[in-house]
Amino acid sequence: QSSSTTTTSIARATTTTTITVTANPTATPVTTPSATCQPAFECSTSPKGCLNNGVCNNNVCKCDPGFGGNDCGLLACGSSLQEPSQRVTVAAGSACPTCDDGFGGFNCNVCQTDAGCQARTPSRTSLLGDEIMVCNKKPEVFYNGYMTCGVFSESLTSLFPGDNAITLDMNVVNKTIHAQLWINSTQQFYCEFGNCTLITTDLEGKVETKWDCLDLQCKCIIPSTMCGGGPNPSPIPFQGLLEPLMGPFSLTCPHNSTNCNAFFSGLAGFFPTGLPLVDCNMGECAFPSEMISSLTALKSTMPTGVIVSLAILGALILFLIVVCSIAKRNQVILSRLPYTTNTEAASLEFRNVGYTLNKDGLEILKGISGSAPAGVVLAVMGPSGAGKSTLVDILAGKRKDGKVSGHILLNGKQVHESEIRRAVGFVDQEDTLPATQTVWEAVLFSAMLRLPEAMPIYRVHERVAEVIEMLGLTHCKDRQIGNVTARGISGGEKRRVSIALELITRPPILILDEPTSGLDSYSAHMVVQQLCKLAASKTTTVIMTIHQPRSDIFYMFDQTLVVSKGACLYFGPTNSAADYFRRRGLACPSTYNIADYLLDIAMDQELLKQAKEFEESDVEKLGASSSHQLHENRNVMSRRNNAAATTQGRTEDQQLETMIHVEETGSPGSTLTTFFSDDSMTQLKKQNTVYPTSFLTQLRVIMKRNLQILIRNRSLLVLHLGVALILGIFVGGLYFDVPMNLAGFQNRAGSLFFMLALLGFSSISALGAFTDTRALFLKERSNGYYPPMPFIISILLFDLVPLRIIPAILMGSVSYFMIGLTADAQTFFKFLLVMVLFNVSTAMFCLVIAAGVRTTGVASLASSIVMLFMMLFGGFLINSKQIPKALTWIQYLSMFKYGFEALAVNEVATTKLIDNIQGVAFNVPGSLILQKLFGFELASYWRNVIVLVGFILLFVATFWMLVSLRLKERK
Ligand SMILES: Nc1ncnc2c1ncn2[C@@H]1O[C@H](COP(=O)(O)OP(=O)(O)OP(=O)(O)O)[C@@H](O)[C@H]1O
Repeated sequence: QSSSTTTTSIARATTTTTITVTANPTATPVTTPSATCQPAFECSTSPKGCLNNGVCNNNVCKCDPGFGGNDCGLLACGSSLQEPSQRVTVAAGSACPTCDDGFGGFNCNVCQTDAGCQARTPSRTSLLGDEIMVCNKKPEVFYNGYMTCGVFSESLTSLFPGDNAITLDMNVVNKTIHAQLWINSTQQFYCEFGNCTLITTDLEGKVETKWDCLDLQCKCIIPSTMCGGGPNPSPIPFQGLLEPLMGPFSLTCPHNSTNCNAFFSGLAGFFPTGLPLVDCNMGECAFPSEMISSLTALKSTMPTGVIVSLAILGALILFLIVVCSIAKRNQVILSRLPYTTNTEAASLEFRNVGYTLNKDGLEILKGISGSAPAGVVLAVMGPSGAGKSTLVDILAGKRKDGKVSGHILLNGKQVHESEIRRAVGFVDQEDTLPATQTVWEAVLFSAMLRLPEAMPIYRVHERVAEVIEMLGLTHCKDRQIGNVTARGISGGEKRRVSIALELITRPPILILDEPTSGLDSYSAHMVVQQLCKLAASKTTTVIMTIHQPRSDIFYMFDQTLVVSKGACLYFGPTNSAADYFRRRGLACPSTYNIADYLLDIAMDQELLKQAKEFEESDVEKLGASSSHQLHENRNVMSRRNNAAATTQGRTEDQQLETMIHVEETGSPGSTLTTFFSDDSMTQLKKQNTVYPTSFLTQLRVIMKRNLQILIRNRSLLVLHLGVALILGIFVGGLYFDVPMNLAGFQNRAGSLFFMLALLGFSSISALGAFTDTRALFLKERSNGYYPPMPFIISILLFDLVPLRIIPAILMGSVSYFMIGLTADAQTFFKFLLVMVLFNVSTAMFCLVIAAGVRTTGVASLASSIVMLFMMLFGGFLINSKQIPKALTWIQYLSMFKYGFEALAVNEVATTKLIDNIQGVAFNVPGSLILQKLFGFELASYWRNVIVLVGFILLFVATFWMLVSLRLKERK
């Protein structure tokens, strides 16, 4: 049939029309009714089927534009926009005589002018409605492009002399290329390349479009010269070579030339560098809205974004290098700073200490005076609510909410609060300890941060062992401390660990609030005994509050201060207390423990009245009279310090003189002896620090603890990683392999937004992580372990890296490929970058809330509500252009908006959306939908990335400010 000069196509049904095709170039198509005696061509039963990739539909071949005849074996001229039934076909071996105006190419498919495209009704509509088609002459195809090229290959021409040409029909919708090879206008074979992707790249100004096709199927036209027919059949059996040929195949067309290159991997032996295609004539009628090059988006956004990001990164690295080198220098200086281990106890005197609450003006302490000379043990006793804790808080220099009055003298000197804090070790009433650390690790942590940097590590370990031994904790030193949820050491052991943490530094003054509460009487006795030994060794003065000591414990104290309703009931030597009250008619019954009796007096209105009445009428005024206290002090001083004073060459009288001197003038008695001499202290001040260890050491020690916590408290890590993996699989499964049609577009955008929502809400867990460490930080900061900075860095690293960054990467990687998002390394890594930045920014936001709001319930409610609002204004649930004017500003505060826009632009901007609505096909770039549907800007990827980085920096700075300025212990 193909070799005949006149061919008659016969319709199968009477209602259809057939085209009479003639080889005569001047012939016009003649449409005849179906009335012929020849049997109809039935493509399903014909061994040839439909040629040139025509599709057999109801036994009739549906041909590609450019082909016709009942088996699609003829050239159909006219134009690609012409109705197939109207196309003029010419016989095989002939070229198209003329094409429609504005079209050209071997089979008239290639548009040449815009007018050509506009001359006929387009076969599809523009989503914008009122657009007219133009002729795209660039090799980047947006819908369906056609190309005719010459084939320039010496090996081919030597075998098959003549004019070699190739026609190509490139379809983005079907991801296919249909190609035909012609020698001297006679078709040799045709191929279908499937599973193709089209990429346009700009490599240093060299723009080129490349088709990469995985599948390839070629068919010979029999008999053609190449496939063993015709007058000069090929000596090489090309049919056997061509038909089994497989992909991949690539077609590369630079934009600045008319030459392309076709590379068949299966023919690499023949054409190692590919088959050169020359004088290519490319054309495609398309709507301008379809012609948004994927390259344009990349080109206009990438360089600026990358440059800005690199500049920020560079500045950050430079800043870090400078900070690290300064920190290293400080570490070296501190590691050389001389220190002494012969610390000495200091005296603490307090005069008329009063405390009034700000809110209701309630007077909690009413001018209490007393003193704890160096090396004594002073017990502060009184009933519950008497004001003992308030008093010792003030003596320890703790920040108080109310108004504090009176004077505190350290070694006889009125000094700054910070100096008092330096001299005092404070053990709080409540044990705030790291639950997952062992006793040894907790004490070592305190030692590493609070002993001088220059102290060799073996000395630090010796000291830790010594203190643990001293407090009877050796048996449990390797056990985790535990908390309410995970049982660890006993309450009494915890109390002793709290004492050990302070004792490790051998402070000149150690103040303990209820050190024996929760201890059995034996342990209590042991602890007080150790504290008395410490005081006797003249290294530490001990002040402690105690509720109801056993009588043997009571008599271990050198001095006792009994507080009742915020006033001093008794202050003087412990031994004299019983005598003092006996003289006032309040003799302790013989069966009573004197400590219990003192509490009875302090609590019982009658007894209290009697004691006070007597006091007022008595010449030996007690309590309010500090000269009386000092008189009593003389006795205790002489008793406790006799031996020590003598060794120092000072007589008892000289000591008493000193006390009186202090009382009268308030001038210094002796200087404070801590680890550092005055010279070393000056050096420390020069380094702008009050801490004995450097920033780098603090950071290392805190990070080590956080790592231990993370490893031992695996559930949080496992939960985050597990949830990320499961959610990744869930999202991937839900949106599995989304197509590039309308529904696919919705799913693509939906999956991206849903992933952000998952990350955003999972970052609320940062609240809990911070709340857990908050109390510990408050205590450690207040006790001078470290400043806020190393704590902040460490919490950020240990929260952000394992709980935010890794899960985001995990979830993103799993779902990305399951959903079938753009399989391109650059797009994938840009997707991950946004996922990570978004998750870090939302987690940082939650950390800011956690640092700013004390109540966990309020913090989680605030975070959830803000997160919901951010989601609402994230660009998916409401079009950014449709937000009421008064509320538009809210979207700019939404991290969802920046994250979603960046992800959507990255994923959809370079893809094409191909679908049909009620039979009308359309092909729209994703970028257009992003603009029209979501109001997104195409060139916004890097801008959004920078905004997310900005959010992170802002939150880090706010977090730092809140932690530094607000998170201070207040009692
Ligand atoms: N910031 C404050 N706000 C309200 N009341 C306060 C505050 N500080 C102290 N108080 C009140 O002052 C009184 C003394 O409290 P403090 O804790 O010093 O007593 P305490 O003698 O140590 O008691 P306990 O032995 O039970 O610990 C209590 O009635 C307490 O409620």
